Amino acid sequence: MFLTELIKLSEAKRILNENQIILDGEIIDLKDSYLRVLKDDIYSKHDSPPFDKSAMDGYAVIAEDTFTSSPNNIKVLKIIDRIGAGNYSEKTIEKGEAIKVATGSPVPKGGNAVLMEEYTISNGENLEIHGAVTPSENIAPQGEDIKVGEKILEKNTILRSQEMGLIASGGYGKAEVYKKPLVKLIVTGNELVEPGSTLKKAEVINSNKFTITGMLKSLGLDVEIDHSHDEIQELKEKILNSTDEYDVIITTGGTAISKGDIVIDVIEDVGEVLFHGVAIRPGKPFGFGVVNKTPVFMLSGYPVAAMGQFDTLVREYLLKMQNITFNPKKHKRISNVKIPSSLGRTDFVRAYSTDESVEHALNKGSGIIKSMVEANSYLIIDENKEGIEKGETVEIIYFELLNLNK
Ligand SMILES: Nc1nc2c(c(=O)[nH]1)N[C@H]1C(S)=C(S)[C@@H](COP(=O)(O)OP(=O)(O)OC[C@H]3O[C@@H](n4cnc5c(N)ncnc54)[C@H](O)[C@@H]3O)O[C@H]1N2
Ligand code: MOO
Repeated sequence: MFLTELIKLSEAKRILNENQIILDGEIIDLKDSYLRVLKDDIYSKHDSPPFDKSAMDGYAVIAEDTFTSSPNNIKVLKIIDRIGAGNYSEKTIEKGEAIKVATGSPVPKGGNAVLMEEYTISNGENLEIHGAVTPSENIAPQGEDIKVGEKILEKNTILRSQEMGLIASGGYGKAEVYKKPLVKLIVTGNELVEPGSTLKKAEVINSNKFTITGMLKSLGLDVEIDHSHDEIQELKEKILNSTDEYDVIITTGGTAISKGDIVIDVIEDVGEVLFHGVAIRPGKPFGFGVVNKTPVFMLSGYPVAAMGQFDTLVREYLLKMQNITFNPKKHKRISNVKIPSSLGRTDFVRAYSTDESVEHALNKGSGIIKSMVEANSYLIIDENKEGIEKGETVEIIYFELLNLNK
């Protein structure tokens, strides 16, 4: 299949969108919910804190009993009970009395403030106080954080650590979230070997396995990795054996046009190729197809092209499977470099950007993985532009903003 007709990036996105699958929900343990996406709104089952809670170690008192007390005017209260966090007192504080409390203890009946321990000296049952508190001081009132019945999270929220804690405080040990796509990565190429082996002539280290795995991990996704030789029958079987079990198949390699580049033809044979070849750089030979209703993303073998294709076309689709609309923030910067580009093609130039400007463009070959380490951003050149002049304002996206757990 020749790569003579390229579709525009917007057209590629439109076709992906038309073939977008959104997964069902599932109920999972809250501890496993990091970076998962809520399927429904969540309403709190409890007030939090569930009772008026002491915010300090000290003594629950009637604030009015402490007024005017100071180091020069020490007053004496009677300690009638002592409790820690997790305990409560049956007693009621009357005028002139105090109950020792810990941070987190329920404030005993009758008390309306907590005097910090530092302002007291206890002497048996007597409590000398040399400080004053106002009513409600050092008390976290019931429901201060969340109220019973309150909507604490909206559906489609991506769960981070703080949301996990909020859901727990609302009384839930489980969460209903979108299923996350199970991804099968099939790296193709006869020349590929694992790192660590002594390289024989014409062998190439399989780095895509690691870059693509890392990109999936940054979205909280797990991946099953396989390798196929450039053998039509082997690849066909691997694809067909994956469509039942996996929600998405990603391949790398074999997207160009030479003899060993079989991936596109194999997908055409066992399913349908919806497009092959997009007017983007890097990553022009990107292909997308469907086999037994399973979407197949065909990335290039070149490591930088594969990463670029993932960034421009795959990530958005995978997130939308969990109903997340993801728009990484673009920043405006002054370009301190002149960069050529061709009309009709959208370029994602590897760039090193500071808070003000783009300092370097790493417009190197798509095999130069080091350029992705040296760059920190993509500078985007629109298809309607022919190059960027020095001093021009451009748009960039920082790599780290492409990760969900940024
Ligand atoms: N005549 C043409 N040749 C090429 C075209 C074209 O339009 N006409 N497009 C070029 C572009 S652009 C790209 S991008 C590449 C895409 O190539 P393939 O997807 O077919 O990739 P391979 O040929 O399998 O490999 C390319 C290169 O990358 C190395 N490789 C492959 N897999 C891995 C891996 N898992 N880890 C690390 N490196 C890998 C491979 O050894 C090759 O060196 O095609 C251009 N050619
Ligand atoms: O798309 Mo290729 O990445 O330009 O080398």
